[in-house]
Amino acid sequence: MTDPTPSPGPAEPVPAAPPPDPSAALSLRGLWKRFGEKVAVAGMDLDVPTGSFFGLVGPNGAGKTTSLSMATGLLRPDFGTVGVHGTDLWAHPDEAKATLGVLPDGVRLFDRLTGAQLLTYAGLLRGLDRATVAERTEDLLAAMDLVADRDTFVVDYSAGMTKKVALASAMIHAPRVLVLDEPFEAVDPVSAANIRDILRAYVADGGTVVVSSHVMDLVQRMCSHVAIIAGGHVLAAGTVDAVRGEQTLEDRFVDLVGGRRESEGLAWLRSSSASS
Ligand SMILES: Nc1ncnc2c1ncn2[C@@H]1O[C@H](COP(=O)(O)OP(=O)(O)OP(=O)(O)O)[C@@H](O)[C@H]1O
Repeated sequence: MTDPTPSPGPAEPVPAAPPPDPSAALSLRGLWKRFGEKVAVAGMDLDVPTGSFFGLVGPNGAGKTTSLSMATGLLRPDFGTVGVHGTDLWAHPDEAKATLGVLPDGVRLFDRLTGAQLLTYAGLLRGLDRATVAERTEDLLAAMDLVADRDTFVVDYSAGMTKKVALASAMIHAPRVLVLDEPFEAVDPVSAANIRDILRAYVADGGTVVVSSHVMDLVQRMCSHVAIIAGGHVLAAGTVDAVRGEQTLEDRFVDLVGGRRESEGLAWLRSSSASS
């Protein structure tokens, strides 16, 4: 009897992807992910150069979170490979994950711990000794402007404070690569500037940062490299200057992705506001 379940892979044969680049911090090859009928990531190849500050941008539903989840060991690809500094993530997950710090989308934290306890827990879980954990916990609380709330339960943190403590948890083991899904969402401008400074210094010291963001201006100013993705594909990737050319990144993004609507829509909304 044949299996009635359709295969979750590509509908048509695809050319074999080139091997992963071992010199890249992250090297994605032929990544596919399908949820039922929905193909979220459709054969993605992407190299994140070591020491780059890499922005991943794309419209809602482009496949950013799905591809970052597969690139960090949170979601198993249907097909494809992920190299982390040359280590095959899905073949050697412990080795590869030890070098990764991850801020996932919609992160669920152990929120019945205080901020200080959560960082301590994250550090011990990563195998650091107690003295190192204590020192780094203090440094991170100060860097994220959370010292005054160190003994507040995370469940009582605001959205921005939660984001900051999650980011600190991702950094406590000094990973070689930081993968951050929307790290600045809900974070106040002063904290965002502090976090940007921390990330820039980390990259200057040889670390690699991958951020997904919808804020083109921020990506253009902050990142050295960018990939524009839509429909689960990479539309353009390279240095920010090479990708945007003579345009702003935002204009280049809109040109590539399309989807601008003429503004005649929702006429009922305008007439309703005029008549009230
Ligand atoms: N668990 C899931 N089950 C079903 N469909 C999913 C699931 N996760 C993602 N999808 C679908 O896959 C596509 C890609 O989603 P994904 O979250 O990766 O996009 P994104 O680029 O991160 O979007 P956004 O910018 O809105 O956060 C979307 O169409 C989404 O509906």
